[in-house]
Amino acid sequence: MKISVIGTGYVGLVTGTCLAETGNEVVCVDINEQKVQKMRNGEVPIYEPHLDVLFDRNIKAGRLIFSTSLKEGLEHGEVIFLALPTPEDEDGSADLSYVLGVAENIGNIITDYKVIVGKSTVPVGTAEKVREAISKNAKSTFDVVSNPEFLREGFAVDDFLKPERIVIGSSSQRATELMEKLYKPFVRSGNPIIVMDEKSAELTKYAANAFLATKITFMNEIANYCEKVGADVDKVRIGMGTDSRIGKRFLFPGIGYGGSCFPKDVKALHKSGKDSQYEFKILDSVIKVNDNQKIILFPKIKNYFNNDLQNKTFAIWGLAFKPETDDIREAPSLYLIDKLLTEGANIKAFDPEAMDNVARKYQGKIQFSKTMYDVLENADALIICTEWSIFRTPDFNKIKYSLRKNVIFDGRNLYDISDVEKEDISYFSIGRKDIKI
Ligand SMILES: NC(=O)C1=CN([C@@H]2O[C@H](COP(=O)(O)OP(=O)(O)OC[C@H]3O[C@@H](n4cnc5c(N)ncnc54)[C@H](O)[C@@H]3O)[C@@H](O)[C@H]2O)C=CC1
Ligand SMILES: O=C(O)[C@H]1O[C@H](OP(=O)(O)OP(=O)(O)OC[C@H]2O[C@@H](n3ccc(=O)[nH]c3=O)[C@H](O)[C@@H]2O)[C@H](O)[C@@H](O)[C@@H]1O
Repeated sequence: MKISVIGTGYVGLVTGTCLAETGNEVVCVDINEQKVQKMRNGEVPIYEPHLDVLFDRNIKAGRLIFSTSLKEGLEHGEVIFLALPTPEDEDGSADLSYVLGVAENIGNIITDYKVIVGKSTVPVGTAEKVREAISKNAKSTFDVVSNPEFLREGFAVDDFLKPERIVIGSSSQRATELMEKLYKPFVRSGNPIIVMDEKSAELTKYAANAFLATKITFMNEIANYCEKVGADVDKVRIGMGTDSRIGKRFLFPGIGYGGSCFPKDVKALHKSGKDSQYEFKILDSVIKVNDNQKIILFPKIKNYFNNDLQNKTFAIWGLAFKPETDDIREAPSLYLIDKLLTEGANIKAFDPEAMDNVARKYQGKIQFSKTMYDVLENADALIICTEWSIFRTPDFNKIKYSLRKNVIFDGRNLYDISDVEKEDISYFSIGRKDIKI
């Protein structure tokens, strides 16, 4: 099939590449000329495990090409995916200007039947708005489908190739059949393609993200309470998670959820509710609890240093909002760094993939190191913000000999309390007892 993808970010590039992998001819369009040039030179512009192999293979096979021209994309594809940003607007709602802006141009360009597929995360009613925007200028027939994406950064290729489900919101049989044909290779294991109306599909996406954010936030509250009463959240988590109705996943407490999606999507659903005179009280709390959780280590750090952080130096392991990505959008690490900088502290940081992005944001205010141990030199304490695998079994002797104070603040509960107790080191984590030497 001939496919075009408009917007070649995390979702668009993975969608385009994986659809090329199953034999489709794909044109990926992006407005960012530098990005398109990079991709034409064979460079993957984001860090996403396993994407490079598929990217390379499909470019060489001539099934994956890149363009800055919307016209070229629209002329090529029978199915046109819109994988455009829907960032948070000032009032918390989803900014639809990218999606509707492109939709308005589609009508002017298309001359034969197209299926326009919304992959972006959008509020209920957006498919209808896209349809209206295209109709203003359309000279040919088209259908609009809502096909929300559930991939996770860091596992994007795997999630796309083996999705647990595919949701298709469509009121057109012709469009639905085309989408089912396109996705058939991805559901050979028996996972379902779920067809529904557009509005329900749009809401399914927000409901899934908001539910997961709520699950994490609930555990963060349980963790905070564990600290008050001397319980251990790791034990509570395992005790709860073995109940299959609860499940083991997404119960890990920490310094809050971040990323390009949960924070904005929870706020957007909350705001959509308000616009329809419905108050999502749970989401209101989730937003507030998570805002506080992002800086939950700060009072522990301040307390340890007797309220004086002036000229103290903190080494940070992990900057990305989660492991296996270079994405720092809404990363909890940044909120903690800002608090520490405001108190006059110095920051040194190490992250396997996200240092360039953070360096661009802080413009010289933070020092970076090439290795996880170099960053500890002349630092007073170590703070862990992201659970990259390489941090999981560190050489505690190296940590102790490098730091000025033998202390770790762990925002991701990377180590077993019983293991750290064998080391001569102070250790503060989330929802578990403090180790003070
Ligand atoms: N990042 C993720 O893991 C997931 C994101 N989503 C949703 O997918 C949508 C896209 O997200 P990301 O891929 O993360 O965004 P992104 O910001 O990584 O990529 C968006 C791309 O669109 C391009 N673009 C902007 N305006 C354009 C235009 N007029 N024409 C062509 N290209 C244009 C940008 O240059 C950028 O490369 C959002 O609605 C997001 O909520 C959904 C599931 C997962
Ligand atoms: O709409 C989206 O963009 C995507 O948002 C999330 O994916 P992603 O943001 O890539 O990352 P997650 O693995 O879900 O983690 C999100 C945040 O929650 C935090 N988290 C996750 C799990 C957990 O147990 N505890 C916890 O604090 C992570 O550290 C991270 O900051 C969803 O998992 C995807 O299904 C969805 O498609």
